[in-house]
Amino acid sequence: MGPSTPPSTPQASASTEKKKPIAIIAIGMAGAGKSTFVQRISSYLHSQDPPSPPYILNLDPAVTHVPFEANIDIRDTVNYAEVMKQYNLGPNGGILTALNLFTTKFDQVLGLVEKRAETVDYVILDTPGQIEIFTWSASGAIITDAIASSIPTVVAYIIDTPRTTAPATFMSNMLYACSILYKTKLPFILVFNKTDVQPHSFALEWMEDFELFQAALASHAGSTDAEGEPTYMNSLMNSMSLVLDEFYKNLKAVGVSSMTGDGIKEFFEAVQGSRMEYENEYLPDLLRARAAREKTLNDAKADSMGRLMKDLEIDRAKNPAGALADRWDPNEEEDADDEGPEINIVDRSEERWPGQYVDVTRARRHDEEEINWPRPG
Ligand SMILES: Nc1nc2c(ncn2[C@@H]2O[C@H](COP(=O)(O)OP(=O)(O)OP(=O)(O)O)[C@@H](O)[C@H]2O)c(=O)[nH]1
Repeated sequence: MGPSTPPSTPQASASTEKKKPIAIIAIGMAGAGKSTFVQRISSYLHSQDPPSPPYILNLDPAVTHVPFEANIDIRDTVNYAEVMKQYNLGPNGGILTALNLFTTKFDQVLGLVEKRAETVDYVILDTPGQIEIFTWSASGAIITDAIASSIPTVVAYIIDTPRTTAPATFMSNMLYACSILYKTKLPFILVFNKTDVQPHSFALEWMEDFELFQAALASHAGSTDAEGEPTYMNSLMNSMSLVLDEFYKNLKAVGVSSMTGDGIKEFFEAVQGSRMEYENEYLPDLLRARAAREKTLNDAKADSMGRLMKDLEIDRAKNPAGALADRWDPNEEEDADDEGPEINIVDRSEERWPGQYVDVTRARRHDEEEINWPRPG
């Protein structure tokens, strides 16, 4: 358990042969510090020698201010307030629909990311404040899968350490992390944030020794009933701690302070360690799944084509005159005139104003580019 020894640091990676960049997806409960964390890791990368500016994607359509300079910002493509109005939705429905609409253009985003693959070491994704909008939506899964099948990807699960000191809250947070790990199957780093307020040593102890966690649980108020017997919840959590013990073995944990920058170096060491995990575990699984999917698809296609050809043969045998007029060739390539819609995704770093990165205080929506989003149904 705990961060493993890194194979290379950001500096070292620059000196070796150029590898694909690593994508870091920052996920966490509302207020855990995702945006502050993204800003901190971005400034850390900028301060390296040589500087290694990351490529940043902001996927939160409702955020009013982002403390970092996003290269691609969902707010440039989708007007969240307009989506709420047009679709008659509340705030969370509006965020989800905005993310869904953005996802329909994600092939363009991927194109832009792939264009930068040679020049950046890190691609960072900041996700919406409401965690479930990303982790339990089809769009979140599509975005995660699309990025992860293109470049090595790691999930950084940001935890609000001061708010996780109660054993029950800690366990809920770990169960949530566990569900994301098993859903994405990606290398996973638990980032205990805000260590300037609350050191994360208690969490590491609980993760390394479940008996310590059970002792903390027993001493916590409300763990026994009026007769002094353990409550149902207490027994349940005791059992869960045994289950989670297995889960902890599959991940790395680091403590950081996005405020002071403490622990950020260790975070990047864990990220580099995750590259190997991605290449040795996730990628082979992905390729196997992709090959199996292609085979199933090809088999189904061959089967349908076989049946179609059989039917055609019967038709032609029955009607030789009609067969003469039939010019359809099953082996002919289809016309490739179904190119996608016009480019609407904005890469801010490709805009004409000076400097590689845009000053977010001067960023503006591209209202003049009218996008007609499809309505559901
Ligand atoms: N003390 C301390 N405060 C932090 C740290 N990181 C973030 N914060 C504070 O936590 C609050 C939430 O931080 P954000 O970065 O907005 O959190 P978020 O997860 O992006 O928030 P939403 O997107 O709104 O869910 C802000 O007041 C930050 O200043 C940290 O390391 N230490």
